[in-house]
Amino acid sequence: MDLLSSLNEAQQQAVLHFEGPALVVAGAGSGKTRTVVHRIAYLLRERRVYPGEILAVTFTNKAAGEMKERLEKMVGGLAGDLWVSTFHSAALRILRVYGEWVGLKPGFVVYDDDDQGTLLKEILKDLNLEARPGQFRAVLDRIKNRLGGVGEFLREAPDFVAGVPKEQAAEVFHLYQKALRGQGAVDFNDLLLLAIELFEEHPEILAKVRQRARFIHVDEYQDTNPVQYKLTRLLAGEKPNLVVVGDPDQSIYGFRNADINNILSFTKDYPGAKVFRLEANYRSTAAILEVANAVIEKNTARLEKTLRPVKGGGEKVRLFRAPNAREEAAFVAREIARRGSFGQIAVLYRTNAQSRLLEEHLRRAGIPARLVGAVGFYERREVKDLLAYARVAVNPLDTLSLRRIVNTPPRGIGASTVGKLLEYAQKQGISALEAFRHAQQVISRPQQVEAFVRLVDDLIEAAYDTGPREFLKRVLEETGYLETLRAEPDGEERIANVEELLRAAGDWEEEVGGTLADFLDTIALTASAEEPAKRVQDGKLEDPEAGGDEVTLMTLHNAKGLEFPVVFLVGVEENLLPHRNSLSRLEDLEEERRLFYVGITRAQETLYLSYAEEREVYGKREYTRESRFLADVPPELLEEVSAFGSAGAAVVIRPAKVEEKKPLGAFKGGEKVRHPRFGQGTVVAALGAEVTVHFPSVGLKKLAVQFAGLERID
Ligand SMILES: Nc1ncnc2c1ncn2[C@@H]1O[C@H](COP(=O)(O)OP(=O)(O)OP(=O)(O)O)[C@@H](O)[C@H]1O
Ligand SMILES: [Mg+2]
Repeated sequence: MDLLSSLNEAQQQAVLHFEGPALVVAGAGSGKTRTVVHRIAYLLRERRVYPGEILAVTFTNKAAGEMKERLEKMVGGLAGDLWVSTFHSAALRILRVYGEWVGLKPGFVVYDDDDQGTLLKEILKDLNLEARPGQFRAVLDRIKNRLGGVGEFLREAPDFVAGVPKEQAAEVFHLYQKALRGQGAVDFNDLLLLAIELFEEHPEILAKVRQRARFIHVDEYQDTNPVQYKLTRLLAGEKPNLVVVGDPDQSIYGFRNADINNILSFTKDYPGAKVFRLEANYRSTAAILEVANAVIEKNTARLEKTLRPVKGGGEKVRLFRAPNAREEAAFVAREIARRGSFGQIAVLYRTNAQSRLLEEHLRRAGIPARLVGAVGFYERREVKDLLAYARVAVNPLDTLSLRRIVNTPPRGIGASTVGKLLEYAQKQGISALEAFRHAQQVISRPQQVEAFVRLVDDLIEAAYDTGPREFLKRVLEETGYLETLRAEPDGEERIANVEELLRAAGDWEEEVGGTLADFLDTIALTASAEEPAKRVQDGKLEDPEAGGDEVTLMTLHNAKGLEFPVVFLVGVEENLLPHRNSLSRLEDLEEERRLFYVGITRAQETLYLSYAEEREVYGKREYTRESRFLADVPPELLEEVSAFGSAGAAVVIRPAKVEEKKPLGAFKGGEKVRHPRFGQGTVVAALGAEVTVHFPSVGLKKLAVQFAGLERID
């Protein structure tokens, strides 16, 4: 294939760009990712760049896999040595080689979200703070998604963060880090922070890694956070051959501290950077694109861009108003059944909780579907239990995992015994496993514990020379875990999951290969970044090869970068999209609008929007109304469909405009106002669509006048 002829003029320019920094900034579906792929192929084939000098960073492991696959098709064997990965995978790979330089033990494990939560809860329990794990979690995230660590946090943060006094937060942070390292573990954020530390303290190592990354590409650059920004900068070095691509209108990870300014100020950060703009959208029909453009135009904080459709015409975007969430799900299932070609269809939603009803209705209608996300496969109890055995075998310091398996399956080692042993470990300053070895000195009947230690020792030895599949089988044989599961009410499904894990391990050995420790790394990265898909029909892990004719269910966040011929975007209603937590701040609302834009622009041919007027939220029935974002869409672009789909009479009805509060006129400093949640306050500053109000209840808040629901008090 000629690498250039299948690209438009602007894309070609970007591909031909050779050395120095460059930015490709363009709207959805304009071929940014395609441009990156072609550029890499061009570097290899035409510029004779060595594949071992090219790094491409993508947002998810799935995207990395796809990119690599496409490149293999284009350049064959040359793709072998390419480094295509996410930021986290790249950092882990670096730390596996050089981790000791920043104090990591060779067999360190990566804790996923769930482990992180468990560890944190234990620490909070010791401090009698267990009532608020969520808040502390938020603070930890906040400290760890920034550079400058806890020092900067203490200097810069307000006195209370997420309702927690900052000194207390800092203390918990320290204890958490200590426990983590004590167990030979790192968490997800640590991967990036430690890679940065490594590079800053050991320039000679950075120099080595740079040779492996002479040409760097970053896709979805709009969603990089300061930590990723810094890592990119360090890797790019003094003479950056760095190409980043992105779309500020698709920045949807602000809640994880992604900073849109990274892309907006690229040309300032990298002087002399070339800028390429792509203006043709190849993905969606004109009808879909027009809706997308109408929506995103309403954001105030944005860079104007042109995006015109290559595909003319198309069917109107359909809108279904459901009386309740069940009807909505039933409608989706009916429409999908009518259409067929399930593999071409995606159902997208704002929150994971929405998937359950959809799954149920699809299952009833006999439609095969796979769910990406939700409680991921690797987070299931039985899967975690088995993996905990592997983790202890690879890293005997991992107390969290050790505690998980000590009495799973039950072997007569009670919580109080474990408690005594752990206390002993702490007093003696030894690891938990070491303490278990001294059981005789600590507890009166040590037989069970001793037998357990023998089992663990066997497994530690096995871990050296057994592949993951063999290892897991051995755990099952030696522990009798399957029999325990069989006795449980949902045992069958759990056993199926265990079997699926063995299958996954076998597949991994065939496709990737490596040690048990490598297998655990792969899982840790998949489990936290983007959970694997599970089949809705049988609750099994997706087999990527077989992923043929199934509907895909996923959150809007997970859908980034993807495309599908037919998209159902459900729950387009107030409190979901925009999400209830995003209503009071303009920035948050605009991020929600971008999320809606991302959803719309996933569709190639057909797009359905729907919402429900009634829905159960946390077990309570709630009434709601269509999303304010629907009012941004000119009515002639929508076609309302009846409960029985587009086969019924199609009438074009203007979506009722969101009832807005009477125009308030501009606020003035000093005015007294009332907010539905924060109560009374005083306007401190008013700038256009935004006001800053001081509330005695919560302090200063910046609010969007239009949406905050402020009332003047005379
Ligand atoms: N010049 C082109 N000719 C034909 N098809 C193209 C061209 N450029 C892009 N496409 C196709 O358009 C679709 C969108 O491309 P791509 O996914 O690269 O866009 P993107 O800008 O990365 O989108 P997003 O912002 O959603 O990540 C793909 O199917 C791609 O193959
Ligand atoms: Mg893309």
